[in-house]
Amino acid sequence: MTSFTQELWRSIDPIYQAIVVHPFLVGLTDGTLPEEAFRFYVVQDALYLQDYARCLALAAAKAPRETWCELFADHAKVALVVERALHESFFAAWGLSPDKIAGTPYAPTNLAYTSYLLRVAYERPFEEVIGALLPCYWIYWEVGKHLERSGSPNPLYQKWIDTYASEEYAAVVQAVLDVADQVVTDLPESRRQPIRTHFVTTARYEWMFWDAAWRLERWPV
Ligand SMILES: Cc1ncc(CO)c(N)n1
Repeated sequence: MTSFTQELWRSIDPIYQAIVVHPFLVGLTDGTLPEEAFRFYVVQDALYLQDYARCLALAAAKAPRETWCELFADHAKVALVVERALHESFFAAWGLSPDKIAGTPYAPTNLAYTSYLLRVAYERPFEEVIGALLPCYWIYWEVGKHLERSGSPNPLYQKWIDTYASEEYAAVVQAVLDVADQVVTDLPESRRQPIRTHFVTTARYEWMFWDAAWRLERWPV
C-alpha cells in the first residue's frame, strides 16, 4: 500500500526533477557554481534557519504526543546549532561577522518562503505545520544523496553536500516521515487536503530558494 508520505512525494516529482537539473545544483557538483551565488545562498539560509527553528518550536508546542513535542523541540535546537555552525565553517572564511549576517535583508523569495512557513506554523493545526515543514527536511535529504554520488571538486561545496547526505540527517528525516504518516491515520480527507497543498507549496519554494541564489535575487524596486 502507498503511504501518505509516498503519495506526497509523488505529487512533487516534477518539482524535484526541476530541482536536480537546476544550474545551482548542477554547478555544486561540477564546480561551475560561482562562489558569489553560493555565498548568497548560505547567507540567506542562515536567515532562513532562524525562522525555520521557530516554526519547529511551534510544531513542538502543537504536538499531540509528548514524543513528537520532544522531537521537534530537539530539531528546533539543531536548526539553530546548524545556523551557528555556518558562521564557523563558511562566514568566518569570508570575513562575514554575525552582525553582518543578521543585518542582511531577506531576499524576496526568502521572505515569502519564511513568511509562509511562519503563518502556517502560527495559524494552522499540527498536521498542516508538518506538511509545510516536510519538504525542507525531505528535499534536502534526497538532494544530499543525489549530489553525493558525483561529489564536488570545490571543498566548500563538498562540505555542504556532506551535511545533508549524512546518516545522521537521514535518521532525522525518517523520524519526521514517520510522524507525518502516523498523524494522518485518524484524519478525515478534509484535513488531509491542506497538508498536500502546503507540501506542494513549500516544495516549490525550495526550488525558488536555489533559483533566487542563482540569480542573486534583488528587490526590483
Ligand atoms: C531553504 C532550506 N530548506 C531546507 C533546509 C534544510 O534544513 C535548509 N537548510 N534550507
